[in-house]
Amino acid sequence: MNRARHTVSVRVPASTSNCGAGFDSQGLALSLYNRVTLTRTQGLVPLPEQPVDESTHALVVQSAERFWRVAGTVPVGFYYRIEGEVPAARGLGSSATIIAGVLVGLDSLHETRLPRPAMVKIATAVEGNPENVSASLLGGFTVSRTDPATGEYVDAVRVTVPREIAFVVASPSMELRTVESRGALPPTLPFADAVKSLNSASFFAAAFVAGDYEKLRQAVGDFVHEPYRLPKIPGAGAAIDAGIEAGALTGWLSGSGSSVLCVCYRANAEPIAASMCAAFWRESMPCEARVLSADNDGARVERA
Ligand SMILES: Nc1ncnc2c1ncn2[C@@H]1O[C@H](COP(=O)(O)OP(=O)(O)OP(=O)(O)O)[C@@H](O)[C@H]1O
Ligand SMILES: N[C@@H](CCO)C(=O)O
Repeated sequence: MNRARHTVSVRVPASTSNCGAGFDSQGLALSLYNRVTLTRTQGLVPLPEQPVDESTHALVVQSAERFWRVAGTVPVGFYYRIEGEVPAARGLGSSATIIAGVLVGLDSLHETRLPRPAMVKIATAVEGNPENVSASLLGGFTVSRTDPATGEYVDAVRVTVPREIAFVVASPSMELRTVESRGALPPTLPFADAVKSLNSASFFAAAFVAGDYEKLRQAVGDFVHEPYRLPKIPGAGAAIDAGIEAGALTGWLSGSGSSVLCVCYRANAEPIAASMCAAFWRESMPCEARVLSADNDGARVERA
């Protein structure tokens, strides 16, 4: 770090995850970005440039400490700044953007050239699940494999998603932190629900990897997490239904919520966005809709 760079800025895409029934497995990077800027200091620890809450600081510190351990570099002090468009605690992988930004930023400052899969492994250990961090770091649609015994990231299959496919995200004003939303899930699932979800997740991944987007119309049906989470977000289930009614191919609860997302052909996106937001407003839930594309690049150093 002391040789070359002093400040580095990393642009990191948001992500949707689960994509229906692909719980803790499927992720997709979106054209909505946070920027994480690291500036080296003479000190020994990471310090925020602007006020951040304890959990954000803990994410940065954990990411940095794990990076230094894996990369075998000597820890150094740095200031960090987080800015951008990704709303926090809305199921769009905001925490993953921070983790990915710190890892890519330190990699650039230290000139370690750590391979992206190694970064996804570190980021999964910090985030707890792989699919947001793999989408943010690798770009595109990703299906991540974790070790069933340890939960450690093993690998991912990623595909590029064409621009003709749009992702309409409706984000209600309600914040939902992932730790709380995961706490609402049951400890066990009925066997039949697991079977139905497996069928849906497998079909969805196959259709997406094949680029057979028409088949998405029959693909999504989740029995693992949406039945427990959707009812707690007024208007969310209705917003997905409204998007599909307005012409979307399919839709799902984005990550752990509170945003919902519909997939559609770009030409149909605007009326779908309006219908989805109207469903939230009918439940007196303020809502912001965004028409996005897939980000196929993943986190990128902007200035170094
Ligand atoms: N712009 C930001 N600035 C500072 N901290 C942020 C920012 N965005 C997110 N965070 C941190 O990440 C936390 C939100 O992470 P959480 O995992 O609960 O939601 P998410 O990543 O947005 O959603 P999901 O994991 O369902 O996709 C916030 O409570 C905050 O600590
Ligand atoms: N798979 C995660 C995504 C949010 O980090 C969940 O649904 O809890």
